[in-house]
Amino acid sequence: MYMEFLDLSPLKHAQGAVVLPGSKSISNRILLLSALAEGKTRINHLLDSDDTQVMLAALTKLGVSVTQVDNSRDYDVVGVGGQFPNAAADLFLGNAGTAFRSLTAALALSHGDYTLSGVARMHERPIGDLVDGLRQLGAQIEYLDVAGFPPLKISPLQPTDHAVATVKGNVSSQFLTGLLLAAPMTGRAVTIKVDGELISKPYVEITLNLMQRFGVNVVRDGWQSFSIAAGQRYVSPSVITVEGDASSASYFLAAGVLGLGPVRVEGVGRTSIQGDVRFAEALAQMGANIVYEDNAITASAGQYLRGVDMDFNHIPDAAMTIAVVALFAEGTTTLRNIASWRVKETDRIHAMATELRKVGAIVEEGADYISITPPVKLQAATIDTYDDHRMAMCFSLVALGGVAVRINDPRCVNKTFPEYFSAFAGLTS
Ligand SMILES: O=C(O)C1=C[C@@H](OP(=O)(O)O)[C@@H](O)[C@H](O)C1
Ligand SMILES: C=C(OP(=O)(O)O)C(=O)O
Repeated sequence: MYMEFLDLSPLKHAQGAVVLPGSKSISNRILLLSALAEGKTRINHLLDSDDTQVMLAALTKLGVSVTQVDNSRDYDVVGVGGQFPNAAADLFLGNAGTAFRSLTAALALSHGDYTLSGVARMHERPIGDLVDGLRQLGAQIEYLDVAGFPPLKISPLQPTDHAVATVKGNVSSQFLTGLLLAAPMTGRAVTIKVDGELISKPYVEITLNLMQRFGVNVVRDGWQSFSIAAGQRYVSPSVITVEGDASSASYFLAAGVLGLGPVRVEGVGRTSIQGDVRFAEALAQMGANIVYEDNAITASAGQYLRGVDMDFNHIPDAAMTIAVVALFAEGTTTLRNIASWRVKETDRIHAMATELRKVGAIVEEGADYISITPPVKLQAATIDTYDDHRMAMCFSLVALGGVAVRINDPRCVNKTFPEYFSAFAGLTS
């Protein structure tokens, strides 16, 4: 098979400013909330990428009116005020976890017949805990292939008297997010309980924050229990702006540190609702210089860069960037509590270990951790990207070590950041 590649020349410097594309997590949540709400919503600065395109296409197929404003990143969504107009549809959702999990929940708590499928990898990503939770509320869901995994067939909800659903939180927070987003569609009081430890908690904060912006209040007991009172409905806030993507910011902030800097990312800062802004704290702990503004962050090299041993459960996506920054730090860096990496776009612990070894690092991997000891001298390498946007974006940073890097299949960045490589080229020399 012919595979396209991108050659990055050895680089030394990164400096400048980037306006970040919209957040994937916020874009797909706001699209669904706007579709379900009463009233029309103008969404500003929506992300344009594979993951949002599959969500837009799915909503359109469900009968929601979505219009792009001129040629801008702004969209008008006419909310359906409850149920989707089209009571039957076959939806293809690529490899977008945020679209697949939230639409599964919303459609399972509605009254139509739907199928949901994705790319081959999506069919290897677990969804059983979400299906189990939804079934407790009366959802009719069948597995079309392997139990516990997509593709799925959904039939009309058969409401039960049971208003409590228990969901496991240790595989993906997107299951709890899906249940929360969809709960108001039942019109009834719903309590969602979390069984065991919840991972990736800040993503649930994004969910709760945006539900609130659309008028639905969730009463919570820590991370154990979430209750939505009967009769709450989503109401459009009229206009809402998507923040810049904090996970995408991580590559430029890292570049600012590895290439002296300063690099300023615009679109996320102190006031962000995304957990991944805390990537900057991890960088600071490694020795970087970080300056926060309300809606921007600037990173530059400090006096040293040293390895850290940290729990990264709260920022699993941006943590991948730390694994590559570790190549430039003194000593060993250990990323802990990242078992969810194994069920994302690829087995990210394995992929990361394999590719870091190609540039000379000594890497140890375990079920839920990775430990990286940098080489004395980085080696030029051809990097495989495993159809994982973050593998491609992360390994572009290796070029700042002054070595040539070939990135195989660079277009996998389209999942969340189609213009990544031109933005990176614009900052680096
Ligand atoms: O809810 C979200 O928007 C996301 C939650 C996280 O997934 P997990 O909860 O599966 O870790 C994250 O990795 C993903 O990119 C986006
Ligand atoms: C895990 C990711 O995506 P998804 O939304 O498909 O889970 C990611 O973007 O790193």
